[in-house]
Amino acid sequence: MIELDNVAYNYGRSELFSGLNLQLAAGSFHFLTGPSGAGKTTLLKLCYGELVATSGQARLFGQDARTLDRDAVAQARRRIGIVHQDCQFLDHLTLAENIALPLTVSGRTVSSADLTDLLGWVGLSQQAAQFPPQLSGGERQRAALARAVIMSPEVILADEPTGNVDWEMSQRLLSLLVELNKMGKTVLIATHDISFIRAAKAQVSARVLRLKDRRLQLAGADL
Ligand SMILES: Nc1ncnc2c1ncn2[C@@H]1O[C@H](COP(=O)(O)OP(=O)(O)OP(=O)(O)O)[C@@H](O)[C@H]1O
Repeated sequence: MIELDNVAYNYGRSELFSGLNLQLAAGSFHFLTGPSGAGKTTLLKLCYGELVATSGQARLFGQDARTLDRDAVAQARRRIGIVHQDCQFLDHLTLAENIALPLTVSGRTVSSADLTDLLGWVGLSQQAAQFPPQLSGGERQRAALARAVIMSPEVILADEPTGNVDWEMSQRLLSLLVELNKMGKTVLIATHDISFIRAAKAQVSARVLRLKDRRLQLAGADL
């Protein structure tokens, strides 16, 4: 699905990481962990074509990201659901409108039955008509997940999806992500939360990668 081959990335003249290899095979479940500032968000951006590697090759669905024009990147992105670290909602739209937005901007309509199902799946049926500032952190995170999956993507990339939520809510989000993986979706979650990773490993076969000292490594048995 998504492959990084000997990839390096620099912001300006400073090298963030190099020699990085990653294969997100269909149906796989990965965690990406590592210290703050190690480059987890940057790595996710390489995976969805928001950034292009300084050197090495990133392949999105078999295509070299360097060769993709804007339309081709947009097409690849339709196959990837992204849960952004800061959720990125439009505050003047209702929750239901925000969740439907990826479809509406691509000129498609969502049936109210599908939207109702999706809101029910993330436990937000009662909040459909509310505006993002009226929602709790956990509600926003679940809404971000619903928005990420509305296009039925093959790959879900989630950046700190449990950033602002308590343990119970993080477990609820985890079970949604595990459910998506059981439906065949490829999942990559960037997180600092080691207890979240440990809880997930009891439920799903996941590889844990650690980005540290500019390199990506398989995490130890403690994870
Ligand atoms: N657009 C940018 N221009 C310059 N430097 C940037 C830019 N975006 C990120 N950085 C720097 O690159 C480094 C890695 O950032 P990134 O957000 O990828 O790390 P992270 O591991 O996701 O961090 P966190 O866990 O705190 O979210 C940081 O030092 C950050 O300041």
